[in-house]
Amino acid sequence: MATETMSEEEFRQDLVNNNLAEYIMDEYSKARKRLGTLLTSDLFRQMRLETKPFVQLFRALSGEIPVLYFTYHALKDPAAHTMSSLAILRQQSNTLTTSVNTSFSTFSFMMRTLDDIKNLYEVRPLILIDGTTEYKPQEDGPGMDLELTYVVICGIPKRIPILSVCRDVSFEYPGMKSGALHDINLHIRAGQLVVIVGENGSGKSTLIKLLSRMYDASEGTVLIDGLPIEEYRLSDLRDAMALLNQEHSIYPVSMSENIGLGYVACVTDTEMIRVAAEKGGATEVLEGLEDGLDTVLEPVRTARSFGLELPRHQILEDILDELEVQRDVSGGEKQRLVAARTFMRLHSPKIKLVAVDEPSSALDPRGELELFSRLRAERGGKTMIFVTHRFGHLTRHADLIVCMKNGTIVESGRHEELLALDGEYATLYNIQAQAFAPA
Ligand SMILES: Nc1ncnc2c1ncn2[C@@H]1O[C@H](COP(=O)(O)OP(=O)(O)OP(=O)(O)O)[C@@H](O)[C@H]1O
Repeated sequence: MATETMSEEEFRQDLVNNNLAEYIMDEYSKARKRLGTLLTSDLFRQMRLETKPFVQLFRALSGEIPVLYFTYHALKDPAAHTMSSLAILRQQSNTLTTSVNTSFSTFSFMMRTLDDIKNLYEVRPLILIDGTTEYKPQEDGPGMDLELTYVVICGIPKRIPILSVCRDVSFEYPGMKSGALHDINLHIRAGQLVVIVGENGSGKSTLIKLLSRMYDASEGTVLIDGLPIEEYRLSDLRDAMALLNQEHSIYPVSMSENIGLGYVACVTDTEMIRVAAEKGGATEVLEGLEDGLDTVLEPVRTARSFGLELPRHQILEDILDELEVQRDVSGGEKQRLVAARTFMRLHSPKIKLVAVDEPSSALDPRGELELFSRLRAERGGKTMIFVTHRFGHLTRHADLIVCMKNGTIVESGRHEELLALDGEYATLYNIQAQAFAPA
């Protein structure tokens, strides 16, 4: 049930980021096999199944109604009814049963189709078409080179953008009146440490989503190591990226798996998981949990009670409470656990891009400083992109700072260069710096 739950919308982003779909499907089918024919749907759904026989009964009887009617009259007046008329009636009844059954299934099929069409229209602009080119950079080679640009390819095989005209990239979310990004032209070189700053809603997260191919640009594209991002196999790209964002999903499985799933190939390597927990600043959180790495923080509830209201039922209620205890940790502690999952992911030699989108909103100042320092320490040759509202720890180390406003890049360069410009970056920086200036 935990793996089934993990296929739900709330975990989508994490499953995509960590390329977990195949693993979850495998685990689910193994568990399903172990369960055999045991029903796993919840009690109330099983009870609802019991109400269906009325419909089935009606469908089964509908063809018999004419025969019953005939029998009633034949009994009253046998001379007026022949065997052949009964045979014809029987045949017609069968036809009627088939028609009733067909119209029931046609109706439910039609409803399902309408639902599918509705879903299709809702998500259509967000559908990603998988590419066919393998993305397999050298494991000890440089990080990912990313360029947001508009490529026009003239009469040359699409894979090789030899003749390219650079214009700008834009993106709009479905149903949004104005675009989230416009006039974007940006080159992030392999191995650079890039920091994206800007006020709320300026498009920072959307930019990361385009760079990591969560969405495709409405106009233009992202070139990865020189090739349009759409050309590459999505699973290869996901394997080469470690993404950490603001949402922190804790999966309904043990803490050990929660961290281990950052790098599926080593999901049972407890030593590696402990190291990742340490780097994510989660060791103390785990020590505070009764069952440590085996703790399931938010288990899927499978035990249920019904009608246990009397005082003498209390003992059963107590047992029920102990079966699946929901434990809570603070927002900051959750962020540390999720950060540990990212450090686990960084054990994979395939990672070429690390994109971190404001993961420290609930962290205390020391937690934030440690998180950023440890992430930087993992840099190697990897390309690293951070989105942040806090300037202190990161911007001074950045090779490139990208400052955004109203969906576009207004300034880019290094810290000192941008301060000298005395524009948007300097304004945002000074607001924070002033708080510490002498009165
Ligand atoms: N899923 C979505 N559907 C529709 N509009 C969206 C969606 N996500 C973001 N937007 C809109 O796109 C614009 C850019 O949002 P984005 O999240 O990229 O900004 P941001 O700079 O990361 O903001 P913040 O600092 O608050 O995290 C905003 O106007 C936002 O309301």
